Formats: sequence, C-alpha cells, structure tokens
Amino acid sequence: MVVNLSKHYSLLSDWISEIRNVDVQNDRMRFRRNLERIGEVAAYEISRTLPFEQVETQTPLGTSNSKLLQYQPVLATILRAGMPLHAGLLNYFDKADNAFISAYRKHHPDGSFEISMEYISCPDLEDRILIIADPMLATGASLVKTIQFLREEGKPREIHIVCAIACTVGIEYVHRSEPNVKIWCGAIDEELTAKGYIVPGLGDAGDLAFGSKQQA
Ligand SMILES: O=P(O)(O)OC[C@H]1O[C@H](OP(=O)(O)OP(=O)(O)O)[C@H](O)[C@@H]1O
Ligand SMILES: O=c1cc[nH]c(=O)[nH]1
Ligand SMILES: [Mg+2]
Repeated sequence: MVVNLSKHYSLLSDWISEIRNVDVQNDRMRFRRNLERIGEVAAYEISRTLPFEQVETQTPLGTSNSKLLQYQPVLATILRAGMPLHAGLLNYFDKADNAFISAYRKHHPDGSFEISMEYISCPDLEDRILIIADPMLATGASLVKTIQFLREEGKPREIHIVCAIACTVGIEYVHRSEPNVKIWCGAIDEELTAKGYIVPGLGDAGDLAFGSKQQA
C-alpha cells in the first residue's frame, strides 16, 4: 500500500517544493528542516493507523479518559540522508526505540553501483512496529536490502517506510520483494535516470543535507 501525503494539498506541498527548488534547496539548514517537517507530518499520519489504549489520567481537577499509543515503534534510518527525516519522526514518536543502518551506493568505474551495507545498530525487532526513514526511494535497492538486513534482528509486526520522494519503479520493486510494507511518501515521481536518480526529484539528498562526499 502507498500513501501519497501530497494527494490533498497542505503545507507539506510547500516543503516538497522547497526541497526540489534549485533556488532554495542549497540552504542546507532549510533543506534539513524541511525533511524533518515531512518526517513530523508522516509520524502524525502513521500514528492515526496505530492502536491506542484507554487510560485514566489524573488532572488537578479530576480524572480524564485518555488514549495512549499502545506500542512504541522502532524508528530506523539509513545513513546518511535519512537522518533529518528520522529526526522529524523522533520529534513526534519521542519515546521510540531507534535503529541505524549504513547503506550507500558503491560506484563502479562503468557507472553502475551496488548497495554497500556495513553497520547496523538495532534493538530486538520481534513483534515491533518498524518505521524506516529514507528521503529518496529511487530504484528501491537500498530499502529492500535494508529490510532484509533488519529482518535478522526479529520479525516486526508491521513495517512502514517514510520517504520524501518516491519513484514508481522503486515503489514497485519494494512491493515485489516486500508486499506487506506500507509506503508513506511526500510525492511520487515517474522517471529514473540511467544512474538511478529520480526525475524531477531533487538531486542528491545526502549532499544537499550534509555536503558532497568523496565517491565511494
Ligand atoms: O532507492 P535507491 O536506488 O537504493 O536509492 C536511494 C538511496 O540513495 C540515497 O542514499 P545515497 O546512496 O546517496 O547515500 P547518502 O545518504 O550517503 O548520500 C538515499 O538516501 C537512499 O538511501
Ligand atoms: O534521486 C536520487 C536518488 C538517490 N538518491 C538521491 O539522493 N537522489
Ligand atoms: Mg547521496
């Protein structure tokens, strides 16, 4: 299942426009903050699908029937571009556990690349609600590999993916490999370049958030 958070226009449309816009996106602080805000909106929307339990809360004047999130999720992110989006999710799911995975495109001289994964820091995922943040879902290779990697840490009860921009090819690839994951995205683009960049997309999310890096 895919939820396009831009389906109904909201402030989120402004933020998506800003992270795409060449005249705005190079303001790194704004770029990161916009990804964070997209993460906050996604957290709110995901929370509306999660189970809540009723508890009695003591106020200074009496008791109130409150609803509390029944299970705290595990928020996982893919370094490094995922960090601002993850920060936004954590702002709202502020009691969540967290997981970090290193996954990056290792480029070959012929222009092709493979996904290199070297590091994982993760709690037990058995029966947990897992929410994975990565701003760009391009080919989908990073997310599919990440989920396979994370499955070694236990069997989550549900898996959500949060992206700022997802490409249709990548969504299909993720769903072929992981039919039950729910993808929440800020926008959906149709095209992918031969080098695996989303068109119109926004360029390189990691570089825009943190600066360019030496080619791996
Ligand atoms: O769907 P895919 O084709 O796998 O591409 C998406 C991946 O590319 C980006 O990371 P990148 O490799 O640029 O690493 P970075 O975060 O260090 O910039 C992005 O954050 C995703 O993880
Ligand atoms: O378009 C893309 C594809 C992968 N990673 C990015 O940062 N941008
Ligand atoms: Mg990058």
